[in-house]
Parts: sequence; C-alpha cells; structure tokens
Amino acid sequence: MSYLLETVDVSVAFGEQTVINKVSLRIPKQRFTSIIGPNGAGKTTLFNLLSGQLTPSQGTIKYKGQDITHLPPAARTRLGIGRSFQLTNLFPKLTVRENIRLAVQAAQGVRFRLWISQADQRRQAEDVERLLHLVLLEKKANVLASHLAHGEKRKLELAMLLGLRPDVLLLDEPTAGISLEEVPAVLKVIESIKESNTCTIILIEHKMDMVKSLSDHMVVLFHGELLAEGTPTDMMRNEQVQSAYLGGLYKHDAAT
Ligand SMILES: Nc1ncnc2c1ncn2[C@@H]1O[C@H](COP(=O)(O)OP(=O)(O)OP(=O)(O)O)[C@@H](O)[C@H]1O
Repeated sequence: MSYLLETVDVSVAFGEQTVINKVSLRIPKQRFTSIIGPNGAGKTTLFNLLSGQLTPSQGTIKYKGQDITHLPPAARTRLGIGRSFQLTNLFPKLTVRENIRLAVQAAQGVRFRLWISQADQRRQAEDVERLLHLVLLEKKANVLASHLAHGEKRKLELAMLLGLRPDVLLLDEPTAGISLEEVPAVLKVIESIKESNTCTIILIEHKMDMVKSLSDHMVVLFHGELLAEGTPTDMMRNEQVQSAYLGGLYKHDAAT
C-alpha cells in the first residue's frame, strides 16, 4: 500500500504538558482515515502538525516522501494539502456560486490573469456546477453565503476546498456545531466526496459512530498517544479502545 502522509515519532509539548507523544502514523493514499479519540486526546493538535500550523518539538512529517516538517501552511496548501477552517474562508456577501467560482479560479491561477481563454472559462463554469451538484447546493447557487444555514455553510466550505483540487483533505469535526437535522446531509456530502475518488480524506471526530461506516481506516488517539489503528470493525472490537471510550477511562457519551 502506498502512503501519502506520514508522521515519524512526532511530539509536541505546551509548557510542561506533552500533548502529542511520539506518534508515528501512515495515512494510506486514496482512502478515508478517521482520527478519533475523546476530547483533549490531541486530535486537533495532530491536524495542526499535518497542516503546518504547528511545528513538532520532535519527529518528522513527510508528504509523498518529502520532509515537510518545517514547511509553513501556505506551502503545504500549494503541495495539495487542503484543510477545513470552520467557515472562516467563506465570503458572506457573495453568492454560493461566486464563492465556489473564486476557489476554482484560485486553483486555475486565473484570478491574476488579464485574459482567459474560452476553453478555460468553460472548464471553470463546468467545475463550479459539478461542485454545486456534489455538495447538494444547486438550489442555493444564487443565495448569499451569509443567508445559508450552518450545515449549508459547511457544505459550501467543502465545495470551496475541493475547488482548490487538493490531493488530501483534512476535515476537522465537519458536523460540529450544526443542528442534528443537518448532520445526515453533511455526512452524505462527505460520502459523495469519498465516492468521487479524487482525494485522500482525513477526518477528526470524537464520536466513533458518526464516522465508522465512512472510514476505511481508523486511528485512535488517547492522551496524546496512538492507542490503536485499524479497520472500524477492529477498532469497535478492540478492548483498549472500548475502555478508553466506555470503561471509565473516559466518562462521556463519545462512542454514541
Ligand atoms: N495552544 C495550546 N496551548 C496549551 N495547551 C493546548 C493548546 N492547544 C491544545 N492544548 C491542550 O492540548 C490537549 C489536546 O488538545 P486538542 O485540542 O488537540 O484535543 P482534541 O482531541 O482535538 O480535543 P477536542 O475533541 O475537544 O477538540 C488539551 O489538553 C488542550 O488543552
């Protein structure tokens, strides 16, 4: 199996507290990997290491075999690592279609060109419509982003990320903060992205049940350490994982 992203013995400490402790991970290419673990396990910190918001105090991060440990976030984005940023990248006064068009144009580098060919324009328009369809926002294409419900904003954010044509998509709790009724639609969009087979997806989530049917591979973090990894079925059966979630090591409704 080929691996896209790899961490080798990566650690991070904030003051006295070691938040990620010697984590070695290999993320398989073109697969759906979920990083799960209870609150405070270190999931977001690990994402920050992958996307470049944080530099590890120890260890190495590799992307397509290249050492990216000290590359800043923008350089990683250019290499094809796309990360969702909890709705901060939307333009509220533009319509849904205009928002997606901006992302598609950025990927084609046409925003800074004075002239673009008709073929490029056509390709751009086709891309925008394809993404609108993929994230189930066709009926909202002409609505201002600021007028969307929270779950719809999440879907728009996904379309914009995909517009940038990433090789790997880092999704940080994509259903967090949205209403229960909207969760299935957002999960359906994520499933469609998976089925489109265009990129490797890494998602963090603290509720195991939410992502077990979507995931090919699961990584379980606990107290900053890699507790276990494997298929969702293996993880559901794994006694250490069960006790981390259910057996009093962690008293929360995280597994439900
Ligand atoms: N910038 C920071 N400074 C100090 N401590 C931090 C910082 N960021 C995270 N932490 C601590 O690191 C630990 C892991 O946090 P992190 O956000 O990575 O966990 P998580 O698994 O993503 O949790 P959640 O599911 O609640 O988002 C927590 O104890 C948190 O308080």
